[in-house]
Amino acid sequence: MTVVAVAGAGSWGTALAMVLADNGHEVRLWGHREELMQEINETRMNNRYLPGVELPDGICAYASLESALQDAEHILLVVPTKAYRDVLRQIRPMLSSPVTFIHASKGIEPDSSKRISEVIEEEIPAHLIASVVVLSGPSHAEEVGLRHPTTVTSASKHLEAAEMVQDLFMNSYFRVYTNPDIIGVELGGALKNIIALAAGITDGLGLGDNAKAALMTRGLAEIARLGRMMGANPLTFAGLTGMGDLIVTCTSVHSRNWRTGHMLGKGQSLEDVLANMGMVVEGVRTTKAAYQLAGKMNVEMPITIALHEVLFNGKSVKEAVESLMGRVRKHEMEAIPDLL
Ligand SMILES: NC(=O)C1=CN([C@@H]2O[C@H](COP(=O)(O)OP(=O)(O)OC[C@H]3O[C@@H](n4cnc5c(N)ncnc54)[C@H](OP(=O)(O)O)[C@@H]3O)[C@@H](O)[C@H]2O)C=CC1
Ligand SMILES: O=C(CO)COP(=O)(O)O
Repeated sequence: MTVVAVAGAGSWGTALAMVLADNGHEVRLWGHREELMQEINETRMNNRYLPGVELPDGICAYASLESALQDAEHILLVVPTKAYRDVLRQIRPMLSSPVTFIHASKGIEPDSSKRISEVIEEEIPAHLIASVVVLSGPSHAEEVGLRHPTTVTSASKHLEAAEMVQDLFMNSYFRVYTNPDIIGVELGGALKNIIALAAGITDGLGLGDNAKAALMTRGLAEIARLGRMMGANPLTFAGLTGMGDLIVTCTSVHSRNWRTGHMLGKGQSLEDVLANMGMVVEGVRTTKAAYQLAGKMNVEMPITIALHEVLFNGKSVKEAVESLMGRVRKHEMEAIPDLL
C-alpha cells in the first residue's frame, strides 16, 4: 500500500482517486472547498463533480493541503492548468524530502508556453522532486467512474518512474502503457482540446461527418507539426495520447471542450457557455498558448489560428470555415518533410 495525495477534487481527480483506492492505496483527496470535502467524507460521493459514483473507503477527503501531504510518497496533481503555480507554491514549503510528482492535467501555459511538467520543475526545487510523471490518454472521468475499460499512458524521462506509476494505477479496467516521450504526451493531451472545440463547432453548425473527419485528421497533422518542432517523437501522436485522445474528445458527449464548441456552433457566446459549464474547459486557454507557440516556432497551424480568431477576435464561425477551405492548395504531407 502506498500513500498518495491527490491535489484537485474535481471530476478527474476524484475518478483517479477511485482507481488508486481500488488498487488498495491510501488516498488523500485534497480540495480547497471545505464544505465539499466534508460532504465527500460523509456521503462517500462527490456529487458536484462526479455524481452517482460511490467512492471506496480508501479515499479520505481533506480541506487542509498540509494534512493531505503528510507522509505522502507521491503527489498526483489534477487541478486546471491555470491553478498550477498557485498550488505548487502552496506545496513547496510543506515538503521536506523528495516526492514523485504525477500530473494528469491537459494544458499549456499561455505567455510562458510551458508544459505542466516544466511548470512543476520551475516551481519545486530539484532536491524535492524524485521524478515527474505525466498520466494522459483517452479517459473521461464519467466512464472511469463506471469502471469501464480505459487505457492511458504514463510518461517520464525516467523509465523506472513511468513503470512505478504504471503499477500504481493499473488494474482490470484501467490499463496503463509507458512512453519516454514526455513532450509528445503532454502536447498531444493539451492540443487535442483545441481540435475538439473546433469539431464541436462544426457539429453545432450541422456541417456533417466529412467536416469532422477533416478537422480531426488535419488537426492531428498540425499537432504533430508543432510537436516535432518542440522535440516530440512524431509517432507519439499516433498513439493513445495523440490520436486516441483526439478521437474520444472530438466524439464524446462527455467532453467539455466538444460541448463548448457545440454550443458556440449553435450561436451561444463564449462567455455564456463558460459561465454555465461549471467545469474547466482547458482548450480555450490552450488555444491562446498554441497560437503564440505557432508564431514563435513558425509552424503552420491553420485550425488553431482560425479558432483563435473565433474565440478572441470576433471572427464568425462561418468566416473561419470559409477561410480554412479557401487556403491555397497543398501536398498532404507538405509540412512533414520526412514523410515526403
Ligand atoms: N474530466 C476528465 O474527464 C479529464 C480531465 N483531465 C484534465 O484534468 C484537469 C482537471 O480537470 P477536471 O478534474 O475535469 O476539472 P473540474 O472542472 O472537474 O475540476 C477542477 C477542480 O480543481 C479545483 N480548483 C480550481 N482551481 C483551484 C485552485 N487554485 N486550488 C485548488 N483547487 C482548484 C476546482 O475547485 P472549484 O470547485 O473551486 O472550482 C475543482 O475541484 C484538466 O487539466 C483536464 O484537462 C484529464 C483527463 C480527463
Ligand atoms: O481529456 C479528456 C478526455 O481524455 C477530457 O476532455 P474534456 O476536458 O474536453 O472533457
